[in-house]
Amino acid sequence: MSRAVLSIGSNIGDRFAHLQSVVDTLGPRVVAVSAVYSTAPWGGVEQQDFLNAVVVAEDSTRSAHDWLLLGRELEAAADRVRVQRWGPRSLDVDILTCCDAAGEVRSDDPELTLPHPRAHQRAFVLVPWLDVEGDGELTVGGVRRRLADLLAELDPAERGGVRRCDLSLSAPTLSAPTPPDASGRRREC
Ligand SMILES: Nc1ncnc2c1ncn2[C@@H]1O[C@H](COP(=O)(O)OP(=O)(O)OP(=O)(O)O)[C@@H](O)[C@H]1O
Ligand SMILES: Nc1nc2c(c(=O)[nH]1)N=C(CO)CN2
Repeated sequence: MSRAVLSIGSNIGDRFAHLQSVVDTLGPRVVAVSAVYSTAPWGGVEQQDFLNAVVVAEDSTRSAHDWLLLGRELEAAADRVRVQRWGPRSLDVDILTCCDAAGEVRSDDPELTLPHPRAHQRAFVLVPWLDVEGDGELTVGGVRRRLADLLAELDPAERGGVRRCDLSLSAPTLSAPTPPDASGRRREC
């Protein structure tokens, strides 16, 4: 059994449909889905805002590398073209962490680095991740850190660039879609 936490993002085309395509393909392997967030671009490239979410998936046989290959297949299915590092993309699937029978997978391989080496710097990752693992932790520089503490250490402007939408990804195995924010008001995405 392996369990992967995936960050998914899109800022080209039908952004929501690209995110939903990941959940649809994972199907019954999905065990948790965050809310959907509109996020200001991270990384210094001027581009459109993204939609981001985090999905947790489990599979009885899939290795960490298999999750990477599946992510690449999903990106290809969304016609992703690699032009610029941290630039616009129809779909990005990043493996944030993966656990198997031996525990948390650690890897320094540039092909698959685990935990994801930049996850702790990104509010667009930490905010949705906290939706699905409120007491979650991430290993940063060999030290276990609480996701909430990592988020609190980020620049407030960075955190403010992440806004919850009233869009919900639907997963057949999950009983109810994530509700919109408590006020029930629509938010622009
Ligand atoms: N944990 C990981 N999840 C996804 N890809 C990874 C991971 N670790 C290493 N990679 C490698 O990173 C390479 C570049 O991926 P990609 O083009 O999606 O980067 P990016 O999303 O622009 O930037 P970043 O890696 O900072 O999120 C991929 O070819 C992949 O093999
Ligand atoms: N807001 C946001 N910014 C990004 C994103 C992303 O998914 N959302 N992905 C990137 C490359 O991984 C670079 N910058």
